[in-house]
Amino acid sequence: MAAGQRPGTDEAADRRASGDLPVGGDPYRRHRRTPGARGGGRGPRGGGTVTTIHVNGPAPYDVEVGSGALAALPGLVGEARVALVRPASLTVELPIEPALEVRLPDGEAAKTVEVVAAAWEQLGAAGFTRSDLVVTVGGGATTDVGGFIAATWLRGIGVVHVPTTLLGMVDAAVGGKTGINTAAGKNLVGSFHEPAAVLCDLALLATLPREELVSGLAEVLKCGFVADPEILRLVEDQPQAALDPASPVLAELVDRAVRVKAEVVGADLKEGGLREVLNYGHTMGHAIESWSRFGVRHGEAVSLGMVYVAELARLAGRLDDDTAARHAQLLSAVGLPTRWHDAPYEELAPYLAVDKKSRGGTLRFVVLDALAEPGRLVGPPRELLEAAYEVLA
Ligand SMILES: NC(=O)c1ccc[n+]([C@@H]2O[C@H](COP(=O)([O-])OP(=O)(O)OC[C@H]3O[C@@H](n4cnc5c(N)ncnc54)[C@H](O)[C@@H]3O)[C@@H](O)[C@H]2O)c1
Ligand SMILES: O=C(O)C(=O)C[C@@H](O)[C@H](O)[C@H](O)COP(=O)(O)O
Ligand SMILES: [Zn+2]
Repeated sequence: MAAGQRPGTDEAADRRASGDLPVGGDPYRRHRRTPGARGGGRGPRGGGTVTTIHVNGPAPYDVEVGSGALAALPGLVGEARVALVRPASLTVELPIEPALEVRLPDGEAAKTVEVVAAAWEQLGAAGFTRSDLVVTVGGGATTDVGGFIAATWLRGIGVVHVPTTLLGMVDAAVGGKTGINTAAGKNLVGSFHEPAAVLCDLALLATLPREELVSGLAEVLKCGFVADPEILRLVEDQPQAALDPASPVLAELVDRAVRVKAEVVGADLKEGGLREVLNYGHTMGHAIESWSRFGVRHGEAVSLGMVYVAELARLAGRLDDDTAARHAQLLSAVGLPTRWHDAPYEELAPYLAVDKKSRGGTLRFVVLDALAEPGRLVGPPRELLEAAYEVLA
């Protein structure tokens, strides 16, 4: 527990969140705005309309959202040498020539220490220095591991993320969380390393398989539940448009979800308190994902985790019946899972225990007291945890 924090209060954590975040060095500031590369606000770039969303914090940066956002990449790279980190199976035409390519196994298999160690050897052999740059191109697994490679090489070089999945655009590429998995669970090793920029080019979603789009919508809906109920209304009104990569509805959902994330991480990069709200549904979600050895996609697991935690909050007398029920209604409307009974509760318990929000042996859940009113449920009794699990049966 951090010095000065009173146990069981969120007040103390929120105070730390707003105040004393460490301001680190910034060896990659030169990769920020290159004159002429990016304008602010909204405007046509590279053939589409691109919106700039600014992220505050120790090392502020911009997220460019829209078709054509990729056109900003050469201006961001400038004269730097680039290590392109991407899944071997994913080819994206880029407007730059990388000096080096770090090719990853597909999906979650990339988030291992062996993959990171191999990348370090490549960077060493190529003589990468602090004026060089990592560019990640891929989904959340790629931005997580590529971000971690950048964070650890020479204790931190610059990274630009080009997310190519919906989930990467609305969540993983923004906010500086990087990481890899261990046998004990998800993302147990990592760092906070803010990118120099994030380019969310919606045109890249055209080739994304539908199940991956669906998975990404879980994190979009998460933002709706914890902060922006308009997201929920948009999906309720037009669930099919939400699943169409070319639709303005999906573009608005991406924009809204990135704004939620930007606002939260801009106020609390290192998860002193406020940032925990972005972990809504993740305590049980990560447990299911890890238990399944990643057979359940991240967004699918978060969907199940949100249904679970809504029921937990309902049973704890914190959330009303209708808002709890709205979770499964919305998630299933876009094809996300709301039922899962592959494992008994006791097999998930060890994974719940390594959740990073836990303090000592005490589990802490992000719950809703109402829509867009997240709170914490600290140390619920085992009987309640098991009773809530019935909702997934
Ligand atoms: N750092 C964070 O804040 C954060 C936030 C949310 C999730 N995550 C992490 O993100 C990961 C999940 O990310 P994900 O859902 O993007 O999965 P992913 O990175 O595994 O990508 C899913 C699949 O889509 C393929 N793909 C990617 N882009 C494509 C495209 N444009 N066209 C066709 N195929 C494409 C990938 O090769 C992969 O097979 C998890 O590891 C999760 O823990 C991190
Ligand atoms: O950005 C955050 O903070 C989040 O919690 C976003 C989550 O969607 C994401 O899955 C994150 O990687 C989970 O973080 P972790 O600290 O629980 O590993
Ligand atoms: Zn997540």
